[in-house]
Amino acid sequence: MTQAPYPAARFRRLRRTPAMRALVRETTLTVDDLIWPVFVRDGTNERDAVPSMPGVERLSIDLLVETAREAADLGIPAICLFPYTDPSLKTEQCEEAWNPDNLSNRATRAIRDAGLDISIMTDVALDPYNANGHDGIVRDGIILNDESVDALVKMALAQADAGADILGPSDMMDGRVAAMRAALESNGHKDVAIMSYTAKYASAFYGPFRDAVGASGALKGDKKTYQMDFGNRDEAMRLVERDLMEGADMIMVKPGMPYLDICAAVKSTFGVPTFAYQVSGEYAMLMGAAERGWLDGDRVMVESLSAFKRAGCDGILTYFAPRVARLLQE
Ligand SMILES: NCc1[nH]cc(CCC(=O)O)c1CC(=O)O
Repeated sequence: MTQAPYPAARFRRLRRTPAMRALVRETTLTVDDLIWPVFVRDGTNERDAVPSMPGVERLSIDLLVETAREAADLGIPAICLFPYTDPSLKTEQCEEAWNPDNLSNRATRAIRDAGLDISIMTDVALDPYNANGHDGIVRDGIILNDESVDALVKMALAQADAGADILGPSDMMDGRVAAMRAALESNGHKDVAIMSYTAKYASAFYGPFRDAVGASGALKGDKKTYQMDFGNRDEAMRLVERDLMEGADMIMVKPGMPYLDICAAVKSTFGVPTFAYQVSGEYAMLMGAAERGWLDGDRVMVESLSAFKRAGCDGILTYFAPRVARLLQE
């Protein structure tokens, strides 16, 4: 970089007016960058608030379809479905996960049938269906990798059959992307995309989400034997390479804000479609402070989401999606 000394170089020249700043802005947040995670529940015309996530609701399928329509009208390119499963459907073998008529698959079909111009992403992990609350099958206190992968493949195929455009394996079992990709190829779903939760850290920022999907009570222990240690960065790079070699189309880093270094490294090292998940705890933290008047909610929303673009992300999963989409329209 070539740089004249002061006063030949005065950086403030290009910061003087809004127009001048817009002209030289290096990265921009747009509605095209957004994926909106939504929570689905049973019933008709039902909505309930998630207390630890102000402004977020679990919606029954009929209301979810209307919400998806609003999202499509706002230009949001994708929504990501998370089911709140009735506790009576949770078992140790997680059979409900690959039931073609489970809540998530019914919701996918309903949105598909509404003919909306929006992509549907689904979550591939066993935790909503697991009596133990874990993302994999548990035996004698151990989360079994290969047995879990077999279950995840069945789940992925059921989601693809229902009409999902993007599968998001969030389980962190080894070998799941390859197994899912092979199964999709040989079952008539060669165009279904995989956005792998590649660098998913064992994080305390998932707390409000576990409330939202009703998994907090069920979870026995923690997820540290499959989600990543938050001290690790080289491991994330190795996982990205592995998932790409196994057939992932897109890579995700999660959580988001505390892991921007990982986002930047993934993008600059691999140059592949890179996404971050601004998770429930990040949303709760910003919303909680904004509600108390300690932060300006709109401004921290835009600033925090813009940081992902600056770090090199192609998009962000965020509970702020509809709110920021509306703000960007103004
Ligand atoms: N498969 C579980 C899953 N999928 C998405 C999230 C977290 C999302 C959020 O916190 O917003 C989690 C929680 C977990 O791993 O315990």
